[in-house]
Amino acid sequence: MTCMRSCFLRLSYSKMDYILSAFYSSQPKQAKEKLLWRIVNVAIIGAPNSGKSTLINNIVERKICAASSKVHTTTKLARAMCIENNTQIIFLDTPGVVTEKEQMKYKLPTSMVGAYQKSLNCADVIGVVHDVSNSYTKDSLHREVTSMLKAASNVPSFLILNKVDKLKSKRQLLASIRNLTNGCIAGKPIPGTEKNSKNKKIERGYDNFSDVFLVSALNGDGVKEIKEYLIGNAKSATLQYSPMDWTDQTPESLIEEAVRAKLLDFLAQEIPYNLKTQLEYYDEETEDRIVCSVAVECPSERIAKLISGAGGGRLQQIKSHVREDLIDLFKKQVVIDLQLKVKNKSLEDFV
Ligand SMILES: Nc1nc2c(ncn2[C@@H]2O[C@H](COP(=O)(O)OP(=O)(O)OP(=O)(O)O)[C@@H](O)[C@H]2O)c(=O)[nH]1
Repeated sequence: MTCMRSCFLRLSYSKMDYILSAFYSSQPKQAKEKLLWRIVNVAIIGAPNSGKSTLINNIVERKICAASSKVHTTTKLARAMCIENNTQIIFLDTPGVVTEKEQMKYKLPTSMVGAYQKSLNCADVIGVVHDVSNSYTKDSLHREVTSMLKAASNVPSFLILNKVDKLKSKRQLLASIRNLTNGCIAGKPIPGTEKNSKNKKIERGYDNFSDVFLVSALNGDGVKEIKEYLIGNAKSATLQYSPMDWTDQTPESLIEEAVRAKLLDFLAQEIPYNLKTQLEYYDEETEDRIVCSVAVECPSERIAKLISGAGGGRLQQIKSHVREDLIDLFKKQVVIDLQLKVKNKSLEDFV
């Protein structure tokens, strides 16, 4: 593999970016610091599969955060940034919040839990994403999120009710608002969500959200309003990242995560969770030729066949979807080759 760039990935040179970069780099160091930049660090937390990564990608207009139809696609903290006039919005994408019991049951690494807790320490604002179409989200999870918000109560937070495009009834939406906020926003009651005798005792929500947004991260409804809200919460500060940076992840990690997300989308049940993706070749200069391998542990020739599909068809399908995502990510044409490797040793040793 060619050596990886360790610096942050940068925006491609669209006209606007070019002007911004030329302006920024032409400034002497002191003047740069005096530029009136406004910054907001936004931690995005919520249940697994609630749409956190999809939402961030929609706002920054680039598929930086790996998203798939399966839970736990995001396994580590990753930043995605965008610039709007003189404001830099820095999103912190986090793994889905789990209860201690779930963490033990599914043997999830403590680093995953640490990642969303760490994001709160870096946040100027916390966005909580909730999938309104999923009525199975557990009370214990709501309580977990609420206790995290209470512990970080000095940081403003807002609620994002996502997947409204899947909602069948307004009642479901009102029930979500009532449960998650205890019928209050910024300590004030929300009309129409008053408690009834049935749910009087349920106090699992957080009643100090500064705002609630109804959103479809998939088709972009309501996303503009969130961006405006975040711009309104930005503070004058010196830039932490150049205006040209769009993530803190290396190309290696972005590519491997993009492949992993598509394996999760296309392969059944547990199979994709037991695979490891590894970038084999990446042309740093042109960024247009990528070779990535997918390792499957032996003895699982049968699984290797399931991954490839008849005549390698499934792997081809995965490859073409990964390519689309990478084109969106790098904003240029790329050629990708996916190679399936069946290993005789543990995936831990796959180097
Ligand atoms: N219909 C619909 N689907 C959505 C919406 N937002 C996200 N999704 C889908 O929900 C699934 C999960 O989205 P992700 O963005 O990966 O969710 P996540 O919260 O980052 O998931 P984890 O990695 O498990 O934490 C994907 O299949 C998305 O396409 C939405 O607004 N409407």
